[in-house]
Amino acid sequence: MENTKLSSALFAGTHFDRKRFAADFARFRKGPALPSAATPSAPSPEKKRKRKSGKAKAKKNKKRAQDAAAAASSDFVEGFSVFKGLADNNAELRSEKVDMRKDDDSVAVRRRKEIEREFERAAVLRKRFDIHIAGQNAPAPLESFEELISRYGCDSYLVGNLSKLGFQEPTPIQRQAMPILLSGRECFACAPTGSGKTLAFLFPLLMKIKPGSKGGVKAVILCPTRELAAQTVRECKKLVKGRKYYIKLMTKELSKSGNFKDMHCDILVSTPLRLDHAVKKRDLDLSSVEYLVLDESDKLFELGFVEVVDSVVEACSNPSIIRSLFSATLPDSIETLARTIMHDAIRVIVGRKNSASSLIKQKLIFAGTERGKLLTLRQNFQESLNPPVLIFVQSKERAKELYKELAFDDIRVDVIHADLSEQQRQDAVDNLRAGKTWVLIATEVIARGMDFKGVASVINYDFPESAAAYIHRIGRSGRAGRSGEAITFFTEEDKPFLRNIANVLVSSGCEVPSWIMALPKLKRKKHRVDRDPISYLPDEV
Ligand SMILES: Nc1ncnc2c1ncn2[C@@H]1O[C@H](COP(=O)(O)OP(=O)(O)OP(=O)(O)O)[C@@H](O)[C@H]1O
Repeated sequence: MENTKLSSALFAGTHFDRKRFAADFARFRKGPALPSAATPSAPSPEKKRKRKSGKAKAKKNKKRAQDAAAAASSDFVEGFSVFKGLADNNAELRSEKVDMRKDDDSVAVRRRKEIEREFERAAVLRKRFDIHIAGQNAPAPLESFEELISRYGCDSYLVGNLSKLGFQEPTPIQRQAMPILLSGRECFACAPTGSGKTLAFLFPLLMKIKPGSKGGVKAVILCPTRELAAQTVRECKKLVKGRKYYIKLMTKELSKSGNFKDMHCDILVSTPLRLDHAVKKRDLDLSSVEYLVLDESDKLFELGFVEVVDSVVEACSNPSIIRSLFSATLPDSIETLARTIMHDAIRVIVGRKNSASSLIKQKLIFAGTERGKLLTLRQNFQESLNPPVLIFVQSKERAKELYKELAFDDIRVDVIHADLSEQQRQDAVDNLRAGKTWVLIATEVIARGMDFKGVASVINYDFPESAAAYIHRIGRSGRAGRSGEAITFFTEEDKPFLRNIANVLVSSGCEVPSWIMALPKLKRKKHRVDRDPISYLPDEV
């Protein structure tokens, strides 16, 4: 250092005769020796031949260029710029450098072309799968699940489990969201209902987390309902069959009396309230969490949830945490809010933002009044009842009323709402899945995320309170590539909000009568109507 400063002061602005001062020059030289400037040696024909041979040549010369650059610091290091003139004294050295630069250039050009090709390949894949991204340097989408092994070093047993589960090809959201998370980037992901978002966020976690590692919870997945949390745990366990991951569901008991100090847990799935309770009252430490997923994120950012979610986000205090948000609907306002907690996140949208799955045939039916709705439903079931069917109503009271009515009709019907115990709710879900129940009457508790394979039909008995609620409700059918049907009853009271829902139908290619499209747009996002009772049957029926 001292030498450098000293020499730069000494030689500044001086013409340096490299031959004459060869001995002094050697004293200041730091890197490995170059062929001596005083006695330059011409490159041998053998060396020249080697330099011409393809890739090896480029590599070798690149290395030589680097070595030479280091060695001939006299030419490039500040303070020794005076040596630049010396190159003129050494034509061979100069031509060698030109050669190297050419090679360097061709390496750079090749690299640039490679990058351009990768870029094009990514763009073609995104176009083909209707993937839209926003954000810097998004990694290319996957062409196949095998790329998880070749590009990201995934254990082949995990990919093997995918094929055992019958997953041959990644869905569009999986193609793009998985590489984003695997590259350590945060993401907002918005893709239609039933399009495989669960696997898109679970798989990268499973790849990144060492199973059974000590040192606290490694990943937290927040879901808005217990049913969805339980379903996510089940899906996760299926994916890791054959390996000992600790995957835990935050049950009521665990939240209230868990011994979190001694708990082995790689992945914890919970609703926000239970997790927050465990953090605040049972000292659950979330500071080692590396991945935080907010599933059905727009719901989690709604009033009533957002403060608790905020508190959980704060408890996950690891500075290098990777957060991701997944939903079929992502309103701009929620995205803006969520961005405040994300770092350089990439946004991925599959298809059109906030739209329904195109696999669902949607219909709007005018039923006039509450009595008219019950008549239409009965008529519908008399004509054809193609189970399993889900019927959504707006409150638990109405769910109970409709249950009483349909139980009369010799239909295998069940009901699910927030007044039931955890076990009763789980049984209702399991019975529909097992085919024991044909018709399940539900409130919003199962409107989001629940995966019922083969739900043939969703009936919105009560008009949904928002376009997002509509998209999630009808998304219980038409999942994983299957077709489905959605029927929505409306009455006079629902007419002002009809246009908002009709827009969703139109954007997914369904027909809507022109008079509905001529209705004025409603600015209000929510629609809640006080309705006449469904049933006048006494309680004991
Ligand atoms: N690559 C795949 N190939 C075939 N089926 C898949 C694939 N990935 C997921 N699935 C199946 O698709 C169904 C829907 O997946 P998932 O529940 O993750 O949808 P989602 O996008 O989260 O829907 P929602 O918005 O309603 O929560 C599941 O039954 C799942 O097993």
